[in-house]
Amino acid sequence: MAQLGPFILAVTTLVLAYLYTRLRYHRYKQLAGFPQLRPVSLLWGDLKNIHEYLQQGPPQGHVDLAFTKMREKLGNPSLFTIDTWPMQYSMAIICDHDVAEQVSKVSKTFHWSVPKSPTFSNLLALIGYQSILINEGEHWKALRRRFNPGFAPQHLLTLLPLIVDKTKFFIDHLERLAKTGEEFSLEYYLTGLTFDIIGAVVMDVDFGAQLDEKDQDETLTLYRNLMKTYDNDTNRGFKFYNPFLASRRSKFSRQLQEKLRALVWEKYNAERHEVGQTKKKSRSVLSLSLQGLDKVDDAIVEATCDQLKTFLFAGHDTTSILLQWAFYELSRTPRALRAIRSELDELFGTETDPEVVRQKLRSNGEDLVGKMTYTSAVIKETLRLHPPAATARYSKPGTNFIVTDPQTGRQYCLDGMVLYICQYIVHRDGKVFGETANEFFPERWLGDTDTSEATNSGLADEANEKAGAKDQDDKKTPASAWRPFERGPRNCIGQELANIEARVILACIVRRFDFIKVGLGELAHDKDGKPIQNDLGQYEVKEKLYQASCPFAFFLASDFEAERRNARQGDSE
Ligand code: HEM
Repeated sequence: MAQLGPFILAVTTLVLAYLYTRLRYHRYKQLAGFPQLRPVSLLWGDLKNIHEYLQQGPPQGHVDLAFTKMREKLGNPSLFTIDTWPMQYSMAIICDHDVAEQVSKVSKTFHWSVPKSPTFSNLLALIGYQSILINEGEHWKALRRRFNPGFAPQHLLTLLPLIVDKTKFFIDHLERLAKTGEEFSLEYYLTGLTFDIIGAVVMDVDFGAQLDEKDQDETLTLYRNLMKTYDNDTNRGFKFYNPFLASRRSKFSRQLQEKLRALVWEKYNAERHEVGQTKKKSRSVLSLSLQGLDKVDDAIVEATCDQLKTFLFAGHDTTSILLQWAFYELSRTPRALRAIRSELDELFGTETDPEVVRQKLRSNGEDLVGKMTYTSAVIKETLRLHPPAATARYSKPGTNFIVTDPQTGRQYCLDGMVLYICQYIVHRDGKVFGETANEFFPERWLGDTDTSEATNSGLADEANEKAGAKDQDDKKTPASAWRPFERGPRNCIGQELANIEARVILACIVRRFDFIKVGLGELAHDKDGKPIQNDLGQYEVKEKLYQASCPFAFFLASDFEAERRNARQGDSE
């Protein structure tokens, strides 16, 4: 026994020496060629640096704001690294649209662009292992093919009456609030509206999300309960395992799954009885999941539930955030408000009664929506300044995934790092957007309001290349510099729906109501009580409104690929 002491000591010394050498190598050799803040602490890596930049504020600001400052400190490189290993994967923060494009496009190594990052694992309770958002390869491709018809532009136009009808509830709420003059949370009402739309599009269900809570659909209540367990998860620090939260999350996740399971079976049985009938088939995500299947079993039902949860998750908050920012930016940019109102007057007539607008959209929506050029520019500019989502990718060690920095011509191997395309920085690049890069200036998009899926998937570029067309007309912003829906094959499947929703809602609302922001971001007034306008025609604010921390951006990672594989095996058994 006494001889064991020196042995244990020797082993411990060896292990510590190994860890020390590995850490030193990682900290000071592996990432040595990358732009990175210095000094990097041997023990903490960049954790202290991140903490310091987050502390600089603003309070609860999105981590993108800290990344912007870090990049400035580094002289605005195309990308830089953050070393949080071994707490989390090291990260490459991608700040240039050209490098972002190299990550999101198809390559010889990655047929469907660089795979998604394992950091999505924290969302599993919300979206499930089989989710289209995190799956890869042929499995993902088959899902995308299945759901594409539900998001084809011609089909989406048939949803116009539905969107218009759901907007009626929102208008009624605003009418009531305008009468009483009370302060309210725009987020609350807009999210109700986007939930109502997504419920119908995803599973032909009326959530009643804009009714009193007691009258809302139970699926929605369960989903909201589950979402609430993420409320305190921010991207601003590391979270420690909280068994109470985990147990609550898993309880709500189970309850929701049970509810969705029943709904899927119900739909399946209903559609079986409709076989042979000439009734027009629904193109909801739920219907598309079941179409063409001879037999449905438990595994298929589970997989379908995961897609339903994913579409609910991806399709409500994003559009709501877009609209909140659009109303805010319009409220402080009188020039833009006048221009959008005048376009709507021309298209809908000067009668601003939302009922008239709704009727016109119901009867002639396709034509009208296509002509809303300035409105589209407002949407495009809002998404440029305030992108509500993002992507994180991961190339496994040993893959040899290399990008070229367009500024310096240097090549970087990005294996083993989480690649975060920081849209916030890419979209505010002065080299692309000039002196007004940080300003709300919809006019920059006039003549270039295209936000179509073909352009964002990169298919339009390919077609141009094949036709020998010149890549970009000199005056046009490069397509890859605007990427709120991300680009390449994994771009957002719901982008055309979001665009149509936003256009309809803006058309019904902007001429009828004036929004006044209270609290952070409210207008500054001169001594006569008038708002102060700056040189760019925007009202000055007392304190700048900023993007707050987003609960879904970064999380401690776990490798969920094995679990995903298991789930799929179960699927095929
Ligand atoms: C303004 C609104 C929206 C924005 C800014 C947005 C943004 C994005 C982004 C950036 C991605 C790529 C995520 C990644 O690479 O990890 C994405 C993917 C996705 N989005 Fe959206 N989205 C919006 C609305 C919607 C809507 C309305 C739906 C559903 C109806 C939706 C469904 C999806 C799905 C299912 C994916 C995964 C696609 C795939 O991997 O094939 N999104 N979205």
